[in-house]
Amino acid sequence: MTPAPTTLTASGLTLRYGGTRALDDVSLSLTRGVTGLLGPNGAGKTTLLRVLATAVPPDGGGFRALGHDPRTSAGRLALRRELGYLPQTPGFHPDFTAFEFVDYVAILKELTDRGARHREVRRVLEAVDLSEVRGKRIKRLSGGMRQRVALAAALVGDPGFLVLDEPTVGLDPEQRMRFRELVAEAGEGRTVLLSTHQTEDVAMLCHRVVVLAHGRVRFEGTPAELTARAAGRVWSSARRDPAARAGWRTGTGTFRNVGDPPEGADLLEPTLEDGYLLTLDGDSAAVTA
Ligand SMILES: Nc1ncnc2c1ncn2[C@@H]1O[C@H](COP(=O)(O)OP(=O)(O)OP(=O)(O)O)[C@@H](O)[C@H]1O
Repeated sequence: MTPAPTTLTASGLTLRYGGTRALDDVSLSLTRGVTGLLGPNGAGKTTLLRVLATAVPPDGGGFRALGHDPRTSAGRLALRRELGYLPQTPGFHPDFTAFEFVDYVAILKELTDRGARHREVRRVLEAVDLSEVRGKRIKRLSGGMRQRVALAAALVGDPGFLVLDEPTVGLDPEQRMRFRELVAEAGEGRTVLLSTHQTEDVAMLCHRVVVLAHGRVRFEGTPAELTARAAGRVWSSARRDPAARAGWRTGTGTFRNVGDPPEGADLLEPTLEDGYLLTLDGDSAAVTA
């Protein structure tokens, strides 16, 4: 199989907030499909997404996306025209209806012809399954529906590059499943970068994953490769194993440990979460639920 063409290449991205290095020499590449961005709180995920969405310029380094270099004003404009961005806290006006909000975003995206714009708004609301509630005020919608309104807004104009910042936060399992399906659909033929705290989101819908910690890339590869990092390094024990890098009590009362197993340990099949925890190793507090 020929490798998918690269649609975004970032090199040496650096961004400081005062003394904090939110991004520290970040280099990565993306292809079409959904790439997951995992990392603990404060890892720099939102900062990276804001840089790639051209909301804030980096202090150092640069990137090209869909053939555009946002360091030039022409490149920035061209990229913004092909970009859909779902920020961590979408700035809804709660009194807007779903239709009015998406229409407003469509106006900002330069869809000036009213008829064509309204057709586009109906199309994206249909794509996220919200046609029936398009006349409802956003404040009356559930959290899952609001996230879908935000996704619809990001989809206006059929962007080639979609940046989604923790869109599954606060959704119940059913809403999360539905949202994942929509993101998977959106990832067909598009470059999607999805930041999330849920390793399950990555396992279920991403073809690539990037792990960020302390503003640095700790892993870039496929979910299977991240899982494989934990092969032979996950074991079960009756008590918390002090040798484990991380360990937590499972529903059956036994402990699941990751790290370097002792001789004769009862090894378990690794999951993507195990690989993720081992990749962070020391960058985040051990899980001790
Ligand atoms: N506007 C800001 N001013 C000062 N420091 C900031 C600002 N935004 C982010 N930071 C700091 O930069 C670092 C990276 O933050 P960022 O929000 O990008 O992380 P994150 O991975 O998205 O975290 P979370 O998962 O909690 O949303 C953190 O140390 C954060 O405190």
